[in-house]
Amino acid sequence: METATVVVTPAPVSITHPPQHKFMKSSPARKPAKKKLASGRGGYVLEDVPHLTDYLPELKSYRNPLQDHPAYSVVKQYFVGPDDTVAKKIVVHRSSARGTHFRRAGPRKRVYFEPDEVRAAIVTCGGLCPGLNTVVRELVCGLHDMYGVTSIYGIEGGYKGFYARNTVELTPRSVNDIHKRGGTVLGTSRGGHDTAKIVNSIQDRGINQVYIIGGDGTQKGAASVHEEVQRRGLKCAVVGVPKTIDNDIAVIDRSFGFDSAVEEARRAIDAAHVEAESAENGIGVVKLMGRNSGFIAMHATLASRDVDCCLIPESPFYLDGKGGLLEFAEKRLRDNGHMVIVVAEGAGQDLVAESTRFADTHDASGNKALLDVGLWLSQKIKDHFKKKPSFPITLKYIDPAYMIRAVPSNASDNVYCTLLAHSALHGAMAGYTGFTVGPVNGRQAYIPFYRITEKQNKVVITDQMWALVLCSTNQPCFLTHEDDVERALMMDEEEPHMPLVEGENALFANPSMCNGNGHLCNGHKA
Ligand SMILES: Nc1ncnc2c1ncn2[C@@H]1O[C@H](COP(=O)(O)OP(=O)(O)O)[C@@H](O)[C@H]1O
Ligand SMILES: O=P(O)(O)OC[C@H]1O[C@](O)(COP(=O)(O)O)[C@@H](O)[C@@H]1O
Ligand SMILES: [Mg+2]
Repeated sequence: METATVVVTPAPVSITHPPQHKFMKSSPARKPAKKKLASGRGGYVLEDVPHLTDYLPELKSYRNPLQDHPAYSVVKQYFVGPDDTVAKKIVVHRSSARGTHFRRAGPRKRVYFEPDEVRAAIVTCGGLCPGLNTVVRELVCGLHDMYGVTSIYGIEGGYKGFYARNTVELTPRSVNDIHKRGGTVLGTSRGGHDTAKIVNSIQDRGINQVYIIGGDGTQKGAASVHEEVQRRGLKCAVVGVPKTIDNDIAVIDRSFGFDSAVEEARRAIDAAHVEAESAENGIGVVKLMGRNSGFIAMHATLASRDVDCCLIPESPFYLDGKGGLLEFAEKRLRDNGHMVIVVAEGAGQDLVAESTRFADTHDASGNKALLDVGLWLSQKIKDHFKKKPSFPITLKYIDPAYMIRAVPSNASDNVYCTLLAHSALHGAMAGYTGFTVGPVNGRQAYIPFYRITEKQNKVVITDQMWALVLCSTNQPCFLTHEDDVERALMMDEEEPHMPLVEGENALFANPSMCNGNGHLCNGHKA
């Protein structure tokens, strides 16, 4: 890294603790998380992750046993150098600063644990996701086979398992076949995060590496655990492994299980299409997961090509009147005789709430309970066509959400999970802590917790991908005012959307680019 100066500054956006839920306790009055920054020439910034030696400067390091491993000993480049970093942004202008970088993941020549000293714990938290078992398996096998670690424990049933359950011993033999199964062999849960109790358990059991697999909520919990571990001065690496079927975790390219979920979602869309095609004015409505982020719906729509309308939380829609969904449905049925609507579960929540009288409820982790937009939408469409006796429709509503989440990971996710798990354990062995591991522009990197927890990853509807969806479905864009576009642009504040090549991105940023039907006038319209 070029003439880097290390500065440690308090993070302007520290780990946020939303209103405390009764099942979620954190230690009081913790100092805000620190940013560990290094700068270099040309506007280069390394957002580094904590290291055990930051607060335990006397820690001994050892030669990495992998240097004698047949798979790693021949090619020196397998070991990651201290200056290897991964750029957060790779699409840049000629005059752009080099910008933010993260520490590259992978094995280091020196490690801070002797194999027989390691006592590793693995926990899975939050909702299910294809690939959880693969990550668990690869952590166990990787630690054992590469570093000779023999004390590896599973924490059962999520965070609360740290203090409410016994641990289970994990060995390469006991996890050998688990990657072929959906779910998590360790069990999972929402709520139950009590930082003090969790760290007491870590301390009492002598655990010195914790691998915490879970989504945005889990990573916030992992950040609290890391802060407390550091405050107590424990030699314990706290590593977050990002899991989310919704793909809502910021910074990383995509989360494991997402690919498998999209593949499975496409099967549901296929079924909806078959049903719709076979009936008079057949309509298939498919609800997919996506609490705040519509990635599964967007990708499944693009993968399928049979979808006539894709509704996601990031793009508000409306039913009645000119340019509304019902007008569009009528037109599509007249033109094609059938249609398929894909709706992400978090889409149109404001509309559903307006017409129903449900009180706000939350799950044990404090996540807002969603109203069933699929059921609501299906009813609204039925009601609309009931008023037109000369226009009979047949509507089938498919909700495959839990079937999608429960499948085992597919081939590409299995490879991804393996890389992720290995990157995680190499980082812990090298003494890094307080980080989430994940692919950034195709390279595995160590990302500080605050980066992961400060915001959620959402579909940016001013990006090319959403324009692609609109092109493929030819649905209304539902953006009627410049305000809507402004709001959409604000969602990606950190990376302002400037056209990189003249015309690119700007295509959709201008509401006047929508024609009278709300369709994009982009020359590619079917
Ligand atoms: N802000 C937070 N601070 C500490 N722990 C949290 C926080 N949010 C969620 N958690 C804990 O993380 C775990 C999983 O969170 P949840 O939101 O259910 O799923 P996910 O991690 O998949 O988003 C739960 O045990 C929950 O108590
Ligand atoms: O019914 P559950 O288990 O609470 O899960 C429902 C939620 O879990 C998810 O699949 C994933 O959410 P998390 O990754 O935050 O756990 C959401 O898409 C969905 O809203
Ligand atoms: Mg979540």
